Amino acid sequence: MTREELVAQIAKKKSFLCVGLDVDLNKIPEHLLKEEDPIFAFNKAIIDATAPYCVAYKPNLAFYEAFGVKGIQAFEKTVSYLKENYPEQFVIADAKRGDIGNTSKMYARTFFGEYNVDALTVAPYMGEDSVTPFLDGYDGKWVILLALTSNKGSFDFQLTEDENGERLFEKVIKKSRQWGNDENMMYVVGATRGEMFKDIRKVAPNSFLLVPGVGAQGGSLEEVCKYGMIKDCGLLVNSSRGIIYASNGTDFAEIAGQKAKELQAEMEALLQS
Ligand SMILES: O=c1ccn([C@@H]2O[C@H](COP(=O)(O)O)[C@@H](O)[C@H]2O)c(=O)[nH]1
Repeated sequence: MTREELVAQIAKKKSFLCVGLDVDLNKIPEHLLKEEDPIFAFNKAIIDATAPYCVAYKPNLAFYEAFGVKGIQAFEKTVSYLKENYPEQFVIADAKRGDIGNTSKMYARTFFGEYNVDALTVAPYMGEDSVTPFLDGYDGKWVILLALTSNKGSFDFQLTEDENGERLFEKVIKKSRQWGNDENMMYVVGATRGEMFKDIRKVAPNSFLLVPGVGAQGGSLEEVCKYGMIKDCGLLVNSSRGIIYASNGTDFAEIAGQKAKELQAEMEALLQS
């Protein structure tokens, strides 16, 4: 999907919501455990209920790989279901991949060639040759590079400064802009430190940002928008647990739809202001 197409969806839906599909069999409603594929049954119901209010879905691979072959099959079925029924949705595989070039090439083939997702999260630690295989030859696909994550461990490396006062996340963004551009590379920036978006926008003024950390992690949507929103929005804000586990009764999908609708309404107001 091109940036233009993504921005058109945001304008049409008046939403920049990304619903995280982090399926935990210990948290899904009990009645679904009787299904042949409980993970897919859960995802299908959540997708059908939330699709009018969001522009993206983000299955995190950890929640699928944890169940071996069955989990991977559920992931594949979920992506295919989205592609067939909601082709306008931007599908992000949150897998945080990246390795030597030869190996990254195979990861790229897996996610873009086999699964056909629109975007993949990638760790920048191994540098240029670990990232460019995800960009070369994959038009319309996106790398979403980890920049400033939402967890407290982001202080350990990402927020450390060099002798000139430059922080590692700033270095990562500046350097990676030599490998990709605003049409094929986004950055992960956590919602948990909203005021940091000011600094992010100094080094990535026009980039799209994938923003996890609203909802269960307590990040402020308002602050993210105040400091991070740009002319064409430039934000995809993710919420996973806050939407998909809002109820674990038989009404789980309906309640997830309501939660997504509430976030969409907040986003609509923020887009207007
Ligand atoms: O900095 C990061 C990077 C990735 N994540 C992922 O996003 C979702 C957040 O889930 P919530 O339930 O809304 O907290 C999850 O898949 C994380 O692994 C992140 O939180 N922070």
